[in-house]
Amino acid sequence: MKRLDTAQPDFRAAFARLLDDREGDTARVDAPVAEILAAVRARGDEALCAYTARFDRMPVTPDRLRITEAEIEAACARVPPDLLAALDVAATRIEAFHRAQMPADLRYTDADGVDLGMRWTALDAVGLYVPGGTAAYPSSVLMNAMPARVAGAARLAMCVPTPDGVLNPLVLAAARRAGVTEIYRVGGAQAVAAMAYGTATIRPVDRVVGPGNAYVAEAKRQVFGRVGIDSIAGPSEVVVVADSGTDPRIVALDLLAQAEHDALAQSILITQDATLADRVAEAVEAELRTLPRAAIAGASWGAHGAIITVRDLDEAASLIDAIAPEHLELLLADPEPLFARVRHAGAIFLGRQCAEAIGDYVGGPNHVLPTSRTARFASGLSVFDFLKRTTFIGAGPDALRRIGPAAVALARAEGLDAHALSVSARLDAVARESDKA
Ligand SMILES: NC(=O)c1ccc[n+]([C@@H]2O[C@H](COP(=O)([O-])OP(=O)(O)OC[C@H]3O[C@@H](n4cnc5c(N)ncnc54)[C@H](O)[C@@H]3O)[C@@H](O)[C@H]2O)c1
Ligand SMILES: N[C@H](CO)Cc1c[nH]c[nH+]1
Ligand SMILES: [Zn+2]
Repeated sequence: MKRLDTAQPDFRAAFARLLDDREGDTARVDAPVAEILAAVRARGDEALCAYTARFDRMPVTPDRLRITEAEIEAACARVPPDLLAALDVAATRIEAFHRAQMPADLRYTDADGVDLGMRWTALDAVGLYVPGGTAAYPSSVLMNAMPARVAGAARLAMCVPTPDGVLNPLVLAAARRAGVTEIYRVGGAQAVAAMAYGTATIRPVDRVVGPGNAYVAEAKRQVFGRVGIDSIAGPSEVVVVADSGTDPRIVALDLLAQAEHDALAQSILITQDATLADRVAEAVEAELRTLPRAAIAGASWGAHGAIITVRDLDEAASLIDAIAPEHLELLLADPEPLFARVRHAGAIFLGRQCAEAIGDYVGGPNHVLPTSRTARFASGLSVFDFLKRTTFIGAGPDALRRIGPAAVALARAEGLDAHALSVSARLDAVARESDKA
């Protein structure tokens, strides 16, 4: 963990190193991924089965790629009722928030008499990638599937690898709660290829979403254009801003909650209180002595964690905007003044009681959020990822007379004569009609 203070002479350089310290860790997998995509495109199910046997150590025939209704039912029956109830709380709240996001269509007639508008329609088919093994988060199944459902996507296909044939039953329970029943036991770049190009068993989709390892992320990059994709998820991040009234252990636990995701995760505390900074550093070490995932959390905190002491909230706000964190917690007596100033963050958690983990599971907004400073230009997953806009224009004779001549002039200036004629011929016809009348 690094200790920084905005008053130190080399602060800017130290802060820049902190922002960069996770770059360059991604393995180059573009060539093997291109080979897998080409093989699935050419050989379909046969290649899917071969890669599944090789990478997930699970021999499978094409007729067994899809997880059956009976298997889904059997898995759900193994989930304890209290967990099913918790899943239901989460799903209900996620659905309600995403329903509130749904945009309205637009239609009006402007001063020139032109009928104008914009209509939202859902994607036909969406592919949801769920990472396999112990990395699978049932909560992420809900976060990816619920907005697609709420947006009105007609078909939702899910791919999840089952290494050695094993799958967390709660993943299937989450899928069923989100209304996803088309589920395939296939993972990695081959799953992304199947969803993008289609095979005899898996029909192609229009957009592939969901997190995954470097192979999955690279496959999404390579199929982009053929299908849409969501953003490429990087390792998790949190910035916690705390004041002297905040319990140091609570701050430490929130920093570790992010650190335990991944050794590349980054947890940063910003505070004006140097004493709180010391106590939080001690509390993190104390918690690491008992935390089950201490190996991951300790590695993340040791290599990428930081505590930054600032003079005032102005400094805090400008550092936060420079970091553009995935998550921002304002553990302050009054979070509103800083909340009003910050512009770049994936999701903001207001007040000392609101743990980021509330947002991971049951808050309602999506936990699939922009990482690696992309919150400067990107947003978390939402219904907008599963909707597209179509604009429309209607112009009768009066409207054409008013705006048509400008179109003719611009078309001629661009040397596009058919464009110009397609409008001027209509203008001539309108003129003839009005002469007749
Ligand atoms: N941001 C989030 O919300 C979130 C949630 C869960 C997991 N994750 C991330 O997802 C990732 C999960 O990784 P994972 O590997 O456990 O599961 P995964 O499902 O992403 O990848 C497993 C697949 O990788 C492929 N693969 C493995 N080795 C390969 C090789 N040598 N060549 C070609 N393909 C190979 C296999 O096809 C295998 O099925 C982690 O990086 C984790 O941090 C992110
Ligand atoms: N914090 C993670 C990235 O936003 C999401 C998650 C899933 N489960 C627990 N946490
Ligand atoms: Zn989390």
